[in-house]
Amino acid sequence: MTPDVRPLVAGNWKMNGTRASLDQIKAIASGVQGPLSNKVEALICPPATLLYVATALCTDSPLAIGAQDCHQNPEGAHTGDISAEMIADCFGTYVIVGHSERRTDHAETDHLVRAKAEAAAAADLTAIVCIGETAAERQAGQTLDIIKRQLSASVPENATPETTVIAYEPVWAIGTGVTPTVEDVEKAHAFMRAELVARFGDNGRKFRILYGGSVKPGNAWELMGVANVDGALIGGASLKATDFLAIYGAYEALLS
Ligand SMILES: O=C(CO)COP(=O)(O)O
Repeated sequence: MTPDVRPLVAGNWKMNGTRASLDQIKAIASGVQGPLSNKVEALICPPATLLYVATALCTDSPLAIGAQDCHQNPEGAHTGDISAEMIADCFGTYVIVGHSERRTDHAETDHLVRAKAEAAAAADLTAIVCIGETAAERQAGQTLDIIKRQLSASVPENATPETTVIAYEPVWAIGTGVTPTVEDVEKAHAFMRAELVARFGDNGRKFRILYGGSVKPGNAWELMGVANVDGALIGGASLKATDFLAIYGAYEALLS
């Protein structure tokens, strides 16, 4: 974690979840399984079909709701896409951009990801900009080069710690149950922090840098305690309120 930075524990439901899954959001928002504290921010990004109902369930809760992608334009002839304005109109406050699954499935480039992050800021959303190397890039010893390139090209020039969160998700750790060592996470996050400070000055110290990739209740403790890890972006383990809250609780306990 980073001094004076409020951590963010975020769930990315990906293409999972029907109306029945709203019970999980209700359980987190209601606090019956453990209240959310203001020390650590909690966020769930359900599929777009559930966005509006999800925010309606959270009106009296600190649980934030966000989307998983947005188009770079505010409106227009883009069948199947949703804009950052539409997410804000549904009372969403965050949007994930540049997830590796979108970079792969939809051939999203750093340039496009940056445009999406800019669109998010224009709609008063916070963009969670995802970066991370593939297994092949890691094996070729290119991890820090890839991080440097994606960070520099995907994060907007006028990004601030309020408009932008960084999520480091090594592609080979997503959905595999395999995570980098604590030393590797520490090295990658220290590198990103230094890059952010070099580019944004003192503000660079305040950006939240999340770790994502096979975060589970069982490994949250060791991952969340690493320097410059300011929260988590959780896939599979965010689908169940109990798992999500166990990870959230690990972070909260570290701050107590
Ligand atoms: O891609 C992820 C979150 O965006 C991570 O997914 P898993 O937690 O399922 O590995």
